[in-house]
Amino acid sequence: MFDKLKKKFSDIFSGNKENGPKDSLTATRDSVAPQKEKTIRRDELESTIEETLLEADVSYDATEEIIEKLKANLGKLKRKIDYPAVEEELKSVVRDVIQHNNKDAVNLLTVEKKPFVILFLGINGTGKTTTIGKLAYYLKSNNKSVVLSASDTFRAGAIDQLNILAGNVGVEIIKHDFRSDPASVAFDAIEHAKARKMDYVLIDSAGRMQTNKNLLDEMKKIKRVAKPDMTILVLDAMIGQDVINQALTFSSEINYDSVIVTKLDTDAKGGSIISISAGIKKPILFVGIGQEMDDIIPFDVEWYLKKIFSS
Ligand SMILES: Nc1nc2c(ncn2[C@@H]2O[C@H](COP(=O)(O)OP(=O)(O)OP(=O)(O)O)[C@@H](O)[C@H]2O)c(=O)[nH]1
Repeated sequence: MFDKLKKKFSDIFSGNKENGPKDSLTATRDSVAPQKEKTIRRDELESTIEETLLEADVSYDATEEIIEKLKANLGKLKRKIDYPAVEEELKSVVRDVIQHNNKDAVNLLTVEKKPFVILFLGINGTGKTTTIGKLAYYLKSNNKSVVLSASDTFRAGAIDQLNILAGNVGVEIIKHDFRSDPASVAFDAIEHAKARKMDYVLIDSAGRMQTNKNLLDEMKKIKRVAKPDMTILVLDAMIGQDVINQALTFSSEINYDSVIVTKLDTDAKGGSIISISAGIKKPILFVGIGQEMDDIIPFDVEWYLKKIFSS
């Protein structure tokens, strides 16, 4: 996960001549024998960082934002500008760019409202249904009671898929027939949870293109009826730049509070988190890191920074 970006940053900031910036940049911390420290060429280093971010699939806009902030921060820096200083500033800028509202992200395990209702949105194949199963597993492992609402009544097989996941995880599920009204399934699931004083209702929804008007109207109806306490958009780390367009089109139609990014385990380049955070400016609540039910972790900015920077 993120190996290429980590390797590249490590090369740059250790002054690795082959992969890092050119010769004039001698790493101060790399010197074995005491040698006269050369002044680093800031412009050259900034271009190398810019190139590295773009190669790691960080979006153009996010890269620009990072480079502009980095230049401004380095310009204000009182201490000597050497590799460790640049690395520290870059890390701080990336932290700033990805922790958009993360401090406001709800800690799911400590919410007081019962049942806490969560609606999941996302287009086909992003991993939405699997993510609902994983989250149910996460909540159940933390001694919470969960009921799933099989409100993807649009795709043949979706109800069965969720039913199997519910069975595997050991949580309840409310389901109606294929093509029935998704909002009424959600309503029943919430009533079921209320009657039994259950902790969470997780509502699946049809994986739809963000451009399909009828399906979006149906989604709005689920939202009106279920009045979810939280709406989560599930995004696939691997679909590159289009993920931002998807997220922005969704937000122009239906408001959502936060996102879950799936398939991070397949992001060898490392830039998806930065692009998504910078592009949509909503908290990332969890990340999916594999296909097993326990392959989900609450997103932690410092965890990500540790994964891409070596120090
Ligand atoms: N490697 C990896 N695969 C994942 C992850 N999350 C989901 N997947 C896989 O992605 C594929 C699609 O997942 P689904 O849950 O069926 O996707 P969906 O968005 O619900 O799609 P529809 O049911 O068609 O709406 C499955 O093969 C999952 O196993 C993840 O974090 N890592």
